[in-house]
Amino acid sequence: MEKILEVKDLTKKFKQIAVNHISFDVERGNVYGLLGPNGSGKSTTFGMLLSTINPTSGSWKWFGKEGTDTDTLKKIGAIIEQPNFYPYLSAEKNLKIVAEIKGVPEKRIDEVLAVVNLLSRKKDAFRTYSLGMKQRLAIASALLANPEVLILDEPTNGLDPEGIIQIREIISSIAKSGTTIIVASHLLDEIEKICSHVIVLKHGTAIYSGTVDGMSNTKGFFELKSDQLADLKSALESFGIFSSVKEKDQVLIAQIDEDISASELNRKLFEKGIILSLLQKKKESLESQFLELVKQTNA
Ligand SMILES: Nc1ncnc2c1ncn2[C@@H]1O[C@H](COP(=O)(O)OP(=O)(O)OP(=O)(O)O)[C@@H](O)[C@H]1O
Repeated sequence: MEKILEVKDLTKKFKQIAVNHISFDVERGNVYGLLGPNGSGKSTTFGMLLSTINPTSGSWKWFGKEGTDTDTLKKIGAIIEQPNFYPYLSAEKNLKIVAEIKGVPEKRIDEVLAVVNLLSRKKDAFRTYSLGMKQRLAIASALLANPEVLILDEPTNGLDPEGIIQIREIISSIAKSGTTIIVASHLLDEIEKICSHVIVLKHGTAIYSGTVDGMSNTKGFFELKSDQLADLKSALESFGIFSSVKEKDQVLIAQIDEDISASELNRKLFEKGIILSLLQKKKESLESQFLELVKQTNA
């Protein structure tokens, strides 16, 4: 897979360290999350990669080229701060101004408004827009020049649940069209729902970088229930594919050591004469994996 961004040992020191020797790669076509609590260095990282903040040390390459020059910036669509649209102008007129500045043909305006579901409201003044619509217009504006990468800093901040879902769906549809996306968020749930990869920042240090699925070594667990609970427990233990089998409130929790599908496990238990009333394969939420990681790093 083609690397479109390679970050090496990137560091920013204000009075104290804001970003501490972080390294990560971004491959084309994936959705990356920069996850960390407030003040963990997400915006500072974006600032350096977009050339608005001078790094203290470290380096990066966009599209194989050192640093961030104006040609590179043309390939990046970014929403770092609330963009300034003219309140009394319509969405369409606001985008016309941006299109002119960026040298983008006007026909592109309707295309990007369609992506963010604002086509039917394009004649309405920006000031009449809800916060979610304003944010969607900002995404449309960032998409105008057909960027190869879209960078979004906390895109759902302050939105209501419906607005959050709309932004998530839009991010997914943009990603499906092949645009690489890097999104910063302090919300674990957000990252889990939209990202394939994650870089977890804690006090400016990347404590994890990799796939969302790979964040934890655990292969997940099964929850199982049966009227024959004791038989079920001994059968599960006899298979030798679970690292532990524990009972909690009449439900058995079997931690998976060797991967097996739910249907295969059901078949194996049925062959032993055990009928299940519950069978569910689960993975710990990203939240518990995240907390586990933070705990390990503190240790
Ligand atoms: N211009 C600046 N001068 C001094 N310190 C700064 C400056 N910008 C950021 N910092 C500090 O750097 C650290 C990282 O801030 P940053 O804004 O990058 O974090 P963040 O993860 O984006 O958090 P948030 O979501 O709250 O913006 C914080 O301690 C912040 O106070």
